[in-house]
Amino acid sequence: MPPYNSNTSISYLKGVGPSRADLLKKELGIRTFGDLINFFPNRYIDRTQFYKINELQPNTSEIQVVGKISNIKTVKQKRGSRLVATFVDGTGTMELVWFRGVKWIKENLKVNVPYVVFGKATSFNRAFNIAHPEMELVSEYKRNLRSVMQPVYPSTELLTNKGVTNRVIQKMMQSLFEEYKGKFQETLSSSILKDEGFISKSEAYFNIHFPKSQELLTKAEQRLKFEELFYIQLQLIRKKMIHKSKIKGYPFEQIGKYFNTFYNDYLPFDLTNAQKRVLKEIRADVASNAQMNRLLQGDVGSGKTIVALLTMLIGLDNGYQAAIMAPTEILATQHYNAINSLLEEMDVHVELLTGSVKAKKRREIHAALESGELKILIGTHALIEDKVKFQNLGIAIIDEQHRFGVEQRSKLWQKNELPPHVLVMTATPIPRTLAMSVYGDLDISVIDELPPGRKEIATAHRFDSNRLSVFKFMKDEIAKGRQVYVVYPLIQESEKMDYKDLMDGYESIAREFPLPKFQISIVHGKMKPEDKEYEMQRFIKGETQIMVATTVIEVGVNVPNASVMIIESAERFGLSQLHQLRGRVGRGAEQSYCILMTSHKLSSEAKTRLETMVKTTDGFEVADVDLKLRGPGNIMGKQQSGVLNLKIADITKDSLLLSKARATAFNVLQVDPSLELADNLPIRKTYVGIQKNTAVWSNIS
Ligand SMILES: Nc1ncnc2c1ncn2[C@@H]1O[C@H](COP(=O)(O)OP(=O)(O)OP(=O)(O)O)[C@@H](O)[C@H]1O
Repeated sequence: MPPYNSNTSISYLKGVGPSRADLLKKELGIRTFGDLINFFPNRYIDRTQFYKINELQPNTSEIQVVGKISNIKTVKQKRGSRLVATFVDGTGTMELVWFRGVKWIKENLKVNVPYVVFGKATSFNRAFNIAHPEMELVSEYKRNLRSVMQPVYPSTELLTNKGVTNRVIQKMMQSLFEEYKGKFQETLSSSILKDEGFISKSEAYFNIHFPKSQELLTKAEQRLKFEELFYIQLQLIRKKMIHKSKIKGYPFEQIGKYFNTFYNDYLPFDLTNAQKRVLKEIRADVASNAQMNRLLQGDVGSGKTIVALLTMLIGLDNGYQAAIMAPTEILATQHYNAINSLLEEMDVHVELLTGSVKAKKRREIHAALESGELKILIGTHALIEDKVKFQNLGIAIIDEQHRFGVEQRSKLWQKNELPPHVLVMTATPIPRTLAMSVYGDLDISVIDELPPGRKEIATAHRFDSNRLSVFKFMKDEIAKGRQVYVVYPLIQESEKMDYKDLMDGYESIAREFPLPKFQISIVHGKMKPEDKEYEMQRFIKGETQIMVATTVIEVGVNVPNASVMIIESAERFGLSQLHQLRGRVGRGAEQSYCILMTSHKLSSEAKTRLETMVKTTDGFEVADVDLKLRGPGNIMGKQQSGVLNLKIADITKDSLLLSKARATAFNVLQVDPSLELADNLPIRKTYVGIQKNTAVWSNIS
């Protein structure tokens, strides 16, 4: 074999011919030695114990038996056939069964030769069988490198019929280790290894694939997880540093009349300490010569809007325009209304640009924007259309749940000499670990305090059968002058059914809350934007007491007098959605309520979601549970898979290691920001090598 190099094609490995190499590439993404060695087991099983067939109990699960095949037959089925082998060990008989790859397996099985058989035993009529067992000749079993804990590699079960069994992967690892043991390049500096007490790379690789003991396995895992997280953090922090030193931004040097007039004369309340702190962080950013790239996190209702407005006013004070881009038309409209009313007494031209703005108005907006007379533009994706050209966009606020692509964002400032400062606001808190991974290249500000006087929203779970008492509760609240939301799920695939649910619900509410005493608004996705807006406005103005809606109202709607949120079919919503919806109430000084309505049929995950909602109103706590339930990939969407597609670390479980990795990466970059100048540092070679070689690195660059 050639000398070890992580880029060497896997086809050079003993026992891997071109067709298997092809299969490994296609099915498991393994192309090179480096890919193979970094293909980690997802669990380990105890292979020290052997069973006799007559000892098997109906509840024994994974078992290992030594015996011989006495007979093999193919049994025809409705579709295809299955292979059944009779397996005997002197104490009894059991069956080994294959449903896939029958032909290949039949050709390769030997009768009357001792085998070690391993797999999940199931019992049927007191007879035991194993479907798709792992088979190994006893002679081979003895020869093979074996560890107490046998690794199980991901996805191999599905590839059995193609000849890539768990055992095959183990054998490939074995070849690699027999040939190259101890020759794997160290990729962490000796100082990190020493400071953290990590084992060497070679030792870690060996013990992850062939653990000598549980203790060494844990050490191997810690080291490899750390390394994976460390290089991602190194990359993210480095990106941030380069950004800061290279990407120039417009320096907002002064605070002038726009900011001061608003702050001193029209700010409707005192800022919370958290809002003040965040504003300071933003001011420091925009006053520097670098472009701001900041993420603003805050729980629902924590008052992000006012921070966004004050930031924009600093931009205006320095002679620039500002923009807010929101994910939905309703939200954009609401930002527009909120900002317009806050700026009512001031002479600032603000416009709203969404898909439904008429052509004539649109032309006017384009012209005012290019002349610079229009100062603040608020809108949806319509803002990034080519026709929209700012005279000098200085600050862009992006209100979103999921990150827009960089390309999309940069469309906003095509005409600018320099990129504007960017403040990304997230409507849902993101767990710290996730934020560190996904937004690790941004600066992060957190508003971790709610405005004073807010009462905790009382949350309850009720079954549909209790609807009458819920109606009674709604009536009592409405009698006190409050308003109520009733929200129905909307899932694209079953839109028709959801629509029917919404309409049925609306009718039963209309019957229970008749005109003229009660007025009801209804908002859903099938309505024209102007009708939606009309209905929203009626509710906002207090002309209607009940708002029946689909999740279009999910993000950002702000009606402080609404104090009751009823969520229908709550089991169908995700946690962050439930939390967002609940955040639509509790925005005034009144005691607010959220009632989660469900049927009796609940999955255990749905129960956990409901219990979490009832137990806490803290968005960060909710986000943590959500992350555990759904996993990071589902929360952040596909765009982020590069950073989240981890081979061994798990950001939901390894948060301590992640913090450690981030701190270490930060320290390294403080000493050696370019990672290249430091010829005298032992780590330099490693970094340079890593940048070129590892999968982790290429995944995220
Ligand atoms: N410091 C403050 N004191 C009192 N009220 C405040 C303060 N800051 C904001 N508010 C009010 O709190 C409510 C929520 O603020 P805002 O709409 O900005 O929240 P948000 O963080 O954008 O939340 P969401 O993501 O849910 O929209 C608004 O009615 C706003 O006027």
